[in-house]
Amino acid sequence: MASDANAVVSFKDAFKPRTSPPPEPTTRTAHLEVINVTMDYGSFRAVDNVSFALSRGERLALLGPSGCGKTTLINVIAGFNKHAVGHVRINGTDVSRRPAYRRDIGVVFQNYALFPHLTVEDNVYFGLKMRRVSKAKAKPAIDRAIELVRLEPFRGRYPHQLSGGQQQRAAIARAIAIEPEILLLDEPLSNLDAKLREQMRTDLLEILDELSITTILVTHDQAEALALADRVAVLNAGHVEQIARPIDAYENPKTQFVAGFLGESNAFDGTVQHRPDGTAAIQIGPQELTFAPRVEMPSGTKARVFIRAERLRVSRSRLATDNLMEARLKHAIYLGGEHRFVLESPIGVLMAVSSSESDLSNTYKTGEKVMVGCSAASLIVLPDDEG
Ligand SMILES: Nc1ncnc2c1ncn2[C@@H]1O[C@H](COP(=O)(O)OP(=O)(O)OP(=O)(O)O)[C@@H](O)[C@H]1O
Repeated sequence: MASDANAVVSFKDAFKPRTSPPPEPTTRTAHLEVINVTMDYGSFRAVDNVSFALSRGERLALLGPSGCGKTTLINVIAGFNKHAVGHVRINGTDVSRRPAYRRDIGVVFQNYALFPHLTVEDNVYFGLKMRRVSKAKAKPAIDRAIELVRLEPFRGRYPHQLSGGQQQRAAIARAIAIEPEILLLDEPLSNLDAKLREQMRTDLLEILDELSITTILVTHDQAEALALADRVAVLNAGHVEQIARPIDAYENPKTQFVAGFLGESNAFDGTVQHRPDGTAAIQIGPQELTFAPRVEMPSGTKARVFIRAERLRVSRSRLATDNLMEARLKHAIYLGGEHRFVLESPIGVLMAVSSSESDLSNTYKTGEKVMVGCSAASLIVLPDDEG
């Protein structure tokens, strides 16, 4: 945000709707840079040497299991953790030594942290008031922020008079009213029930598209990350395992952790074998599964294969696919839009999901024999870490 109060009136021009996702940054075009950030709580390392850069308008989701350091990392970026090591740059300027209120970062906290004694309008005005902008001067920015999140009818209400979704929108309006360079959203939808959550996901996407603001979103919900972000950073025990476009992280995970964390997979340990005919297989007990190697692994490499539940095909008759196995149906669970199968196969218990019309119109019986298979290309085989 510009430091001079008059600039606030230009709020209408501060954000432009996004037309397409911005390209990934180069060193020269980076808007936000996080460089070798490490944060310890006593002897516990919560964030371990994290680096990444975002271009202007880019949206990154920090995704990972509970306790992996997501909140700690955005608190460091926001300036709430003074003891962090490393650098945060915005537009090429190192802001690491600046206090939170001088970083031009808007934050939406997990619990929204709205001031209970202030109306929506005054909550939204809060950041500008702190910057000594008079309410009259701030009015256009307040109006625009409230309009963006569609809370005009509720501007005079107090937080306790709002629904969860409305509180969430008020928190977003408060964060963007200061025209921040960067928006940080910590688990923005986690306080909402499942149905509202899905609706708010679409609303949030629209708001973020409208703003076209550089955003980091913390979530442990994959669907949220995949739906809202241009790229995802998968965190594990404080470090970034992979940062990639959602489709690349899902289809081409670089580590066993990412492969197991994203999506719903069946995982088995085995040994890689290269056959004389040039194809590759992974031996799991008595069974060999053919796969298309994505990384170089000599014969004898200990590896783990990930078989995505939705890539398995189940049929009563023979299927034209690789890796065909006979299996016994332990459970067939009909969920309306999809059929879930739990199968006993020669490599172990498999979970398969099908939304194909033929499977949905079929009734399967527990104990019946079926065929299960998956293409060689769909298997993700990644070597075990050495040591
Ligand atoms: N103030 C603190 N003192 C000591 N340890 C802390 C403190 N805050 C967080 N931690 C620890 O640091 C690790 C990372 O916590 P953090 O809240 O960043 O994780 P997270 O990925 O955001 O988790 P969640 O998804 O559950 O919110 C956790 O193991 C947590 O117990």
